[in-house]
Amino acid sequence: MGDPSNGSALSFFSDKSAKIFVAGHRGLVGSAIVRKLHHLGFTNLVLRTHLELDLTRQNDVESFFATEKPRFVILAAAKVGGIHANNTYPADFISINLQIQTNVIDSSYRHGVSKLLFLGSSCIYPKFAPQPIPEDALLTGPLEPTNEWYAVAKIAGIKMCQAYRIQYNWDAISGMPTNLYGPNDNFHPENSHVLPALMRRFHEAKVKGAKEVVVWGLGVP
Ligand SMILES: NC(=O)C1=CN([C@@H]2O[C@H](COP(=O)(O)OP(=O)(O)OC[C@H]3O[C@@H](n4cnc5c(N)ncnc54)[C@H](OP(=O)(O)O)[C@@H]3O)[C@@H](O)[C@H]2O)C=CC1
Ligand SMILES: C[C@H]1O[C@H](OP(=O)(O)OP(=O)(O)OC[C@H]2O[C@@H](n3cnc4c(=O)[nH]c(N)nc43)[C@H](O)[C@@H]2O)[C@@H](O)[C@@H](O)C1=O
Repeated sequence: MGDPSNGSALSFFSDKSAKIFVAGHRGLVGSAIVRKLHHLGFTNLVLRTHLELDLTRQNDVESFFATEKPRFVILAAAKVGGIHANNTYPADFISINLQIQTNVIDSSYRHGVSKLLFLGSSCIYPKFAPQPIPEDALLTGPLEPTNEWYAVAKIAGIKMCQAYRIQYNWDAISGMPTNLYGPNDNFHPENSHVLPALMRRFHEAKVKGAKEVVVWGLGVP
């Protein structure tokens, strides 16, 4: 079992040769984090593609951590998509994300990772949370129905990090990005998030000289 209590709490920036596993490094967030870490001078990133390491496979994740023993882990691998994808593939969104995060968080603890960053999402908060959303709004009301499956998985990941801190004094933290966009985003016409979807649709309409652009919904959100 990992025993961080005997190691000094190293500052993340104190050793640029520290081994850092960035899970999901080819995605929108993961690739941006890799660019940033390289820019900051980190020299020892451990990266695995989905094909090389399927994070839903517990035994493979255990073997990876036993072999590589990274000091830090940034978990940016997940089954991700916009409102249509969430609404169409609820089983995938809850099951795959629960498997990925449970495997990575638990193996990270067991193999002595000093600190782990888990990425949740803004949809973990209630549909009608106060705006701007305070953190203590979590679990105070019903979720947005179209992505509650993904949201429940993300809430479980946050709670798992909190539970490992309580029981094992292990340093796991969670970040809640809102809508992101940028290089290596998913621009799939149906399954992408709203920002890349509209970027693509407006771009294509401009190129084609289209008379209109379709935006889903009533425009109220
Ligand atoms: N984009 C956004 O607007 C937001 C994103 N987030 C969070 O940020 C994180 C990253 O999201 P984002 O970068 O947009 O997602 P992407 O889909 O761009 O990247 C996800 C990455 O995870 C990998 N992956 C998926 N499943 C597995 C698996 N079973 N094993 C190994 N790797 C896997 C993908 O590889 P491959 O493509 O080869 O399958 C991909 O590289 C997620 O936790 C997401 O919830 C939170 C809020 C908003
Ligand atoms: C971070 C956040 O990321 C996602 O949340 P989302 O981005 O709000 O979801 P979405 O991008 O699909 O929709 C946003 C709004 O936009 C409207 N909309 C219009 N036209 C298009 C369109 O063409 N595509 C999409 N996707 N949405 C459209 C759409 O009808 C909806 O009202 C979730 O995964 C959620 O889990 C989450 O946490």
